[in-house]
Amino acid sequence: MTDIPTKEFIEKLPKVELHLHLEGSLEPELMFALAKRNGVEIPFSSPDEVRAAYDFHNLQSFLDIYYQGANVLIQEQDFYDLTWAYLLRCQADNVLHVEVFFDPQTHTDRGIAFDTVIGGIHRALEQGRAELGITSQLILCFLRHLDEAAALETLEQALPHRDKIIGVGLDSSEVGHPPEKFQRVFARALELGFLTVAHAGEEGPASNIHGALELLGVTRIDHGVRCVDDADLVQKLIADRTPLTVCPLSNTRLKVFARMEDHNIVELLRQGLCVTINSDDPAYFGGYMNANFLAVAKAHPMSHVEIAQFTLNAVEASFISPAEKTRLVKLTQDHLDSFAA
Ligand code: HPA
Ligand SMILES: [Zn+2]
Repeated sequence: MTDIPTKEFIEKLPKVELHLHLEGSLEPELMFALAKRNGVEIPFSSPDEVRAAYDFHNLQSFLDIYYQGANVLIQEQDFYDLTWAYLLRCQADNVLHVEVFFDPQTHTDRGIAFDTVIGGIHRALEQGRAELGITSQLILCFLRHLDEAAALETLEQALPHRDKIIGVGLDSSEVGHPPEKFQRVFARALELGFLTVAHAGEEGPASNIHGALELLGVTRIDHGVRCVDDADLVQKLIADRTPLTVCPLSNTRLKVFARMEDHNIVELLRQGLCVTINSDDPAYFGGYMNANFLAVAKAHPMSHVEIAQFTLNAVEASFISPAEKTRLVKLTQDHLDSFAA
């Protein structure tokens, strides 16, 4: 068990989430409700049966089920409901700011309009800001198993919504789809003023982290845990304070690490990397932000200062204004002080 003071410290710690796929926050109960509402057939007879199917052996075995789950999302209201449910989980875990991914191609390839997808998501994010005080940014991810032309077309579809999207990212199957495949798409996105991030070094090699930094101009690496295979790269990430948005429960569920005890996140923190804790696809991997923090702290006992450093790193890595960063740092410092007293 994580000891009680640590549990309480984590639960009350202000948090910032930088690596969350909205489609990965689709809980089985909502999946069932939406399937019924939209008359979509799903190959399960109950939410428990859905959960029982979540036994993954690698990234692809997860992605196959994850894309299937997204089929129940049809109407603008469905994307709103999905996003709103996630924001309520954020509120419960004291997550104050989020930068979330969505995968438009998963939906537009099924005939759902881009406007429908982003309309529902944006409406919920605005309500989250107004009613829950949770600030947010939206990042459009390209599916790397699809081709460059499809990504360019998706980027064009996003242009009327330029004001709602802070950046673009790259997700889906990493092995066999290196960053260079999307160099021209990312160059165009940078030209248009989008920030860029990319999944790299999750299942794929450390060279994908290099590629994302050099060829895609990314300001953060999503996952990045395989950086340890290249000592020079680790030194560069430390020197540049390049953020890694690490997802501990995702990594153990997808067998990137066999056990949480084998995870390298705390070692990377202690080496001075700007590592952060995130939930990735919490409905599929067994937990939201607090669960991820607790699982790491249980396997790797840390001081309160070390635990709070994950939030300070996330604030540093976030796409928010300096004034907002100062506010979140102060809240984190106040939390540390209240536990030191
Ligand atoms: O962890 C992930 N990796 C790659 N693609 C994804 N799409 C959702 N989650 C992930
Ligand atoms: Zn991810």
